[in-house]
Amino acid sequence: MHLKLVDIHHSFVEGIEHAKVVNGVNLSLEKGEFVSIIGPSGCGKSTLFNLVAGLEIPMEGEILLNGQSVNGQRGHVSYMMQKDLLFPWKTVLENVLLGATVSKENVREAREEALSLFPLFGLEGYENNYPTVLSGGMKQRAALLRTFLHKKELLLLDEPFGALDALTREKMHEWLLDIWSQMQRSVLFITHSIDEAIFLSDRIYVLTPRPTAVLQEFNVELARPRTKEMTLSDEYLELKQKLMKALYR
Ligand SMILES: Nc1ncnc2c1ncn2[C@@H]1O[C@H](COP(=O)(O)OP(=O)(O)OP(=O)(O)O)[C@@H](O)[C@H]1O
Repeated sequence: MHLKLVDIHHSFVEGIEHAKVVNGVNLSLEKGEFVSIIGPSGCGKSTLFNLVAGLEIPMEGEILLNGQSVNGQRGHVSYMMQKDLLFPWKTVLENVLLGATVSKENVREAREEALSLFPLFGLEGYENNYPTVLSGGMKQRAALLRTFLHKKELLLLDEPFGALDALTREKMHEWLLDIWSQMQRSVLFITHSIDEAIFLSDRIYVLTPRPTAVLQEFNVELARPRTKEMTLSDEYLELKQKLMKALYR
């Protein structure tokens, strides 16, 4: 799996005007990489994900997956949108199976696989409960399980932990990295948190305000597995400072 965005431009029609949102974005993701995208609020991050997922068609540029243009094509990524809510009238199991059901995969097989993953996602025993009984972290893990069950090698995660408290969020980081290393998927991750981006990623793209483009790209040289102690290292703090400079310049 190799994803490449080549000079992507995109606008939305607002009244009779075209409002430019994406202004020549170039970025890439290699197989197995964890790459974060960080940028000012409203700069166009979710729009970029919608373009990669084929929900929007770029006005200019190419989205290449393994060298093939996938502009406007759907079904090649697992996408967890920012407001990826669970349906309150469906059980947790029914909710996580939604993607599999919609795409008409073998339902029984998907069900068995989902059940086998409940412990790993910390949801064991809640299969037949309704989402109202889940904590915030558990709801996000259920939405993530639904995304993982889509089975695409590339995962797009749009601020999956944005609504969680700091402590739950930190626990989710370690948990997500653990899952990611076990499941061998490539992740493109949107966040507003510099710490989250550094802790999770191999690389980080900092975007400019709207109309957005890549301002700067950073490599995260910290070893894996990542530990909380690393967040106090000189390497970590230096990178954090550089990212802050880029973001708040
Ligand atoms: N379908 C649409 N039609 C018109 N304008 C849109 C549409 N989708 C997004 N926009 C506009 O594009 C801009 C970028 O929105 P987008 O959601 O991509 O930003 P974002 O960086 O993900 O924001 P946030 O950080 O707040 O999540 C915003 O000004 C938004 O109003």
